[in-house]
Amino acid sequence: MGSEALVHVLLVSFPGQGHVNPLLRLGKRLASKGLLVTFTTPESIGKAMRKASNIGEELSPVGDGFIRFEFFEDGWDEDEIRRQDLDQYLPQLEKVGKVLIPEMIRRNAEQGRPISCLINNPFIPWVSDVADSLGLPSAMLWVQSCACFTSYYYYYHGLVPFPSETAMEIDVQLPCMPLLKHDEVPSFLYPTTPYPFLRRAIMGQYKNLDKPFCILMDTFQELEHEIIEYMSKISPIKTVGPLFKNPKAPNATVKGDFMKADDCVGWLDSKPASSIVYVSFGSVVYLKQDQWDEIAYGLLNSGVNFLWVMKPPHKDSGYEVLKMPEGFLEKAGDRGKVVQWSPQEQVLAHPSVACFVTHCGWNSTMEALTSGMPVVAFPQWGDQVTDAKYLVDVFKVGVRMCRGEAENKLITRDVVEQCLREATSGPKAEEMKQNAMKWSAAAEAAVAEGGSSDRNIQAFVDEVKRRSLEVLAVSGKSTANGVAELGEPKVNGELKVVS
Ligand SMILES: O=c1cc(-c2ccc(O)cc2)oc2cc(O[C@@H]3O[C@H](CO)[C@@H](O)[C@H](O)[C@H]3O)cc(O)c12
Ligand SMILES: O=c1ccn([C@@H]2O[C@H](COP(=O)(O)OP(=O)(O)O)[C@@H](O)[C@H]2O)c(=O)[nH]1
Repeated sequence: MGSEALVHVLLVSFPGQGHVNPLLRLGKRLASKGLLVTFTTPESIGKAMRKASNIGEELSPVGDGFIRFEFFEDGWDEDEIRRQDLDQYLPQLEKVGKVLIPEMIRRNAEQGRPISCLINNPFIPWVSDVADSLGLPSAMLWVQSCACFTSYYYYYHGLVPFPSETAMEIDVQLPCMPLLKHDEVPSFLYPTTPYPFLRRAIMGQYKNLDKPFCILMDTFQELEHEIIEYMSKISPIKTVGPLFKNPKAPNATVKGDFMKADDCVGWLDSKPASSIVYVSFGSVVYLKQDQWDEIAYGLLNSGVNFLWVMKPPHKDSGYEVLKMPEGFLEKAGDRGKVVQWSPQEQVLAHPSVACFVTHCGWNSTMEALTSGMPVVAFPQWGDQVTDAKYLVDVFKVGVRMCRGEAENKLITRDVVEQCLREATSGPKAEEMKQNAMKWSAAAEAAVAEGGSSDRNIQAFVDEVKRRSLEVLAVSGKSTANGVAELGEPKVNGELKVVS
């Protein structure tokens, strides 16, 4: 079947690794079910993605469908430092995106690939306005847990009290969720958050929450059972995770890494089973030098093997360039390996790896659970503090090493060592491993044919196909090759038919 006959969806991503990964994974899942998927994000990131990953100009076949890339200019010079300041960058993206995404949609229609649906992730809620204005259906991929989705929902609608300037330390009870201590609530909601722009970005999405006809989530029914059931009655959510698993196209090589992963699999192969601690804080968390040093000594003193990701900060980010403590690498010798970026999915699936010291970003959380990997939770901010709570107290696959950046507490090498020992040997480690294996099996079952996430994806694909006929019908006029043209922007909620 040629790609021109397929229903075509456009995925628009915020340019962060933790957002591109799940949206691109969704794209691959949709493609594998027979859709044509175009993935877009700003060219500044497109450039990094092309360099680091095997992204070409052509269509890549994935299962029964295809995926392709188009990037858009954000209107700023290549070395513009304001990109590091989301208070400035998010409005800029909205300004240019509202012009360039409709142009991209028109161009695709002219080239015989009319788009039937737009899908975005949070931080760029204006994508649903673009879809609305063109009379196109839209969906949103929520890239955090359902528990966090619920927390933001209750905050946005003022349904329960949250920590505030006058009552900083109140705990928050939400339905179908464990009591969240004041510092287990997503930290962008604290009155003192250093990242108020991220709260604004997320609230912008909630303001627009009535626009998408479906909210897809990278979680699965069995993992957050009660809260998913509860929120499903309030909001059109559909769980489709873990998105990084795609049993229908397990060998699809399309990846969205911004940096080439260092080769470390050979080194992992050379180590005994369950002997390595994998340490990574994701793509946007940076620790301070004194904390880095404590972790380094904790690793040395615990006697474990370790693979540690030390990602260099962006030159304009203002973060200090970290150094390993004097003599650390020599002392570690072949017991340890330090890389700039790892192939994390492969690392977590490797039998030599025993546990994962993680900042508890939601992608890392899902990857760890699905890989049956116990964790040592080292959350810093945002949803990470809530994810850490769940990993430790609800999913029971982790030990807690800290409570978050807001605590402003140096975690000493002794605590690091103790947590590593607890997570790698003894009865607690065994129990966590067993629980993790249970989640792994549940995750695999959810995405396998007929599983909860697979059924939801299939229902979504069917709905997009059904709506695509409506889009084609209302937008009227067929073109020479039998595909319909897009409607003009809606006027007073009515679609103007192109004549
Ligand atoms: O590209 C990003 C840039 C920034 C950022 C930019 C400038 C700042 O002064 C502070 C943060 O925050 C981000 C936060 C993100 O949150 C991350 O987003 C994931 C999905 O929402 C969560 O699961 C993780 O826990 C969380 O760290 C993701 C980003 O790409 C970014
Ligand atoms: O060395 C690394 C570190 C991270 N990741 C990937 O980057 C994403 C990070 O997303 P997460 O939500 O965990 O954290 P964020 O970077 O958004 O804080 C995950 O898919 C990881 O698998 C990776 O491939 N190699």
